[in-house]
This record gives sequence, structure tokens and C-alpha cells, in this order.
Amino acid sequence: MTILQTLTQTIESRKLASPDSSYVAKLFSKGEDAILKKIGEEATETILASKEGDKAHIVYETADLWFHCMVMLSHHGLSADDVLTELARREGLSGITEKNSRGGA
Ligand SMILES: N=c1c2ncn([C@@H]3O[C@H](COP(=O)(O)OP(=O)(O)OP(=O)(O)O)[C@@H](O)[C@H]3O)c2ncn1[C@@H]1O[C@H](COP(=O)(O)O)[C@@H](O)[C@H]1O
Repeated sequence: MTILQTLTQTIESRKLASPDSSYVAKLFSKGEDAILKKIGEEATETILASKEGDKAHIVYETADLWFHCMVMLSHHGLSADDVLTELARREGLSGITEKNSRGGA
């Protein structure tokens, strides 16, 4: 099992947990707006880290951003696997896109 799949299972398990018992359970109990607010904050922190240029900080903030996006996906009954499937689909289209940008059929 990959880390994304393990983390997805952990996040799912927090839906049944008491809000006092964990960070993710508390975030779920606050609802979608609280989850989206965290994504906004983490996106801003990721942008600032990129401008600062410290590689370790960029990785740290990007992990926070991805994590909160995974909580948002779970809120909607989705998971990281759904996003990976979409990225794989686009990768499969990449040759076609390149051909189109060169004016090919
Ligand atoms: N990957 C993460 C993870 N990344 C970030 N965070 C939390 O997200 C928050 C990030 O927000 P900030 O950087 O703004 O820090 P903060 O000011 O302390 O946060 P707030 O109090 O403002 O919410 C912190 O409280 C972090 O602890 C995470 N919390 C949990 N996980 C994973 O989720 C699993 C379940 O977590 P629990 O629900 O806490 O058991 C854990 O085992 C981890 O694998």
C-alpha cells in the first residue's frame, strides 16, 4: 500500500472519531468551510515558501497543502486515487496534446 492509500484510510477512519480525539476528526466536525480555509492558508504558505526558495520548507508546506486537499477529497467521497487516475488519463493524452499544439491532427 502506498503512503497516499494509507493516509486515505487514516483520514476516512477519522470521520467516525470524536472531534476531541484527533486533528482530522476535529476538522471534519467543523465542516467544509474550515477544510477549505486550511487549503487557502496552506496554498499561501506554499507560495511564500517557493518565493523564499528553501527546499525543505517548500516540501514541508507542499505536504501540508496536499494533506488538506486529501481531507477535502474525503469530505466529497473522493480520494487521492481519483486524482492520480485523472493525471494518468492526461498523461495518456499528452502525445495527442503535443501533436495538436504543433498543428497536427
Ligand atoms: N499529514 C498530516 C498533517 N499535515 C499537517 N497536519 C496538521 O495541520 C495543521 C497545519 O496547520 P498550520 O500549519 O496552520 O499549523 P497550526 O497553526 O498548528 O494549525 P491550526 O491550529 O491553525 O489548524 C497542523 O495542526 C498539523 O498538525 C497534519 N495532521 C495530520 N496528518 C496526518 O493525518 C493523520 C491523522 O491525524 P490525526 O487526525 O491528528 O490523528 C496523521 O497520522 C498524519 O499522518
